[in-house]
Amino acid sequence: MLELEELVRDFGSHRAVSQVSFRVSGGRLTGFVGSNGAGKTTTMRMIMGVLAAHGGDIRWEGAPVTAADRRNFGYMPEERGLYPKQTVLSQLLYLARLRGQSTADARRHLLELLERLGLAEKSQSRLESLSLGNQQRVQIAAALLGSPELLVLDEPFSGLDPHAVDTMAELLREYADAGIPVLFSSHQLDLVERLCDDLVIMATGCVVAKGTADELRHRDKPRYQLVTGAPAHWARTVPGVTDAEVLPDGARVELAADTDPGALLAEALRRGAVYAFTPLVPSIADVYREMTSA
Ligand SMILES: Nc1ncnc2c1ncn2[C@@H]1O[C@H](COP(=O)(O)OP(=O)(O)OP(=O)(O)O)[C@@H](O)[C@H]1O
Repeated sequence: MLELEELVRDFGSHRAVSQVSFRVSGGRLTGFVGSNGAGKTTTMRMIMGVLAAHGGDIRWEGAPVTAADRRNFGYMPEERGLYPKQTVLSQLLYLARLRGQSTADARRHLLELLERLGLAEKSQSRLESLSLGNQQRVQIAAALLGSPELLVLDEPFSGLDPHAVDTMAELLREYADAGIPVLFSSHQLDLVERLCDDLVIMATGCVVAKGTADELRHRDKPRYQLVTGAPAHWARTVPGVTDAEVLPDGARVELAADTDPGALLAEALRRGAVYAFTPLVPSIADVYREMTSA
């Protein structure tokens, strides 16, 4: 497990990361989201030791993270740093050997990985001749070299076509299912919602929400859509109702936390027909907008 505790990073007088704490647990995909400049890349760079932390702790498996630990972390940096003139296979083999793999092992694993990522036919192409999306796939392969014990991926899905997104999502799920903690940043909230076990939301250097997708969606007061066929002004008077938006065919109602919605439904039924009574669960995009709005 990777644990960040009260992590801080300043650039001059600007505090880019402020008291950031969260965990990335084994066997779980953790999505890292936040607006531009929120501090995600800076946090990931501190995890990888590319940037020094100005405060706080980073622990790996319960002990302060070391350079040796970090050599076993797979990292996809924001700045994509491969060599444009080299072929895909030769530079990935080179990187694999740097990570301590024998040439034969590395070649076998790489050919498998390139096949998975739809790059098998491009293995002898120079990186600069590939489309941006394919260059991105090579970067992903580079992060997955060896047997990483943790994956830290800065926007691995950006620039990928829908098929590549699906392949990448499957791959990350496989790594997580094998017990590897996976942290990735993304601005694609629908994807994050579909894929992630845990989420961390950052805004202006701080963590503003974290938890499972379900916890985040249900953290607010429960809301229900009531369809009765007529404006339900009466809903505002039911005990436990904290807000009601009256609609032509009913109302959208907010209840105080831990209120039994049965009282509202019973009152609706006492007054006449009820065509629908549905919980309104916010999407992760709704939660994100609420948490990151100034
Ligand atoms: N090397 C640097 N020197 C000065 N300021 C920096 C540096 N790196 C990052 N920052 C600042 O730190 C803040 C956090 O930036 P960071 O790149 O971590 O955000 P981010 O959440 O990854 O954003 P994005 O989603 O746009 O990639 C920003 O205000 C940025 O301008």
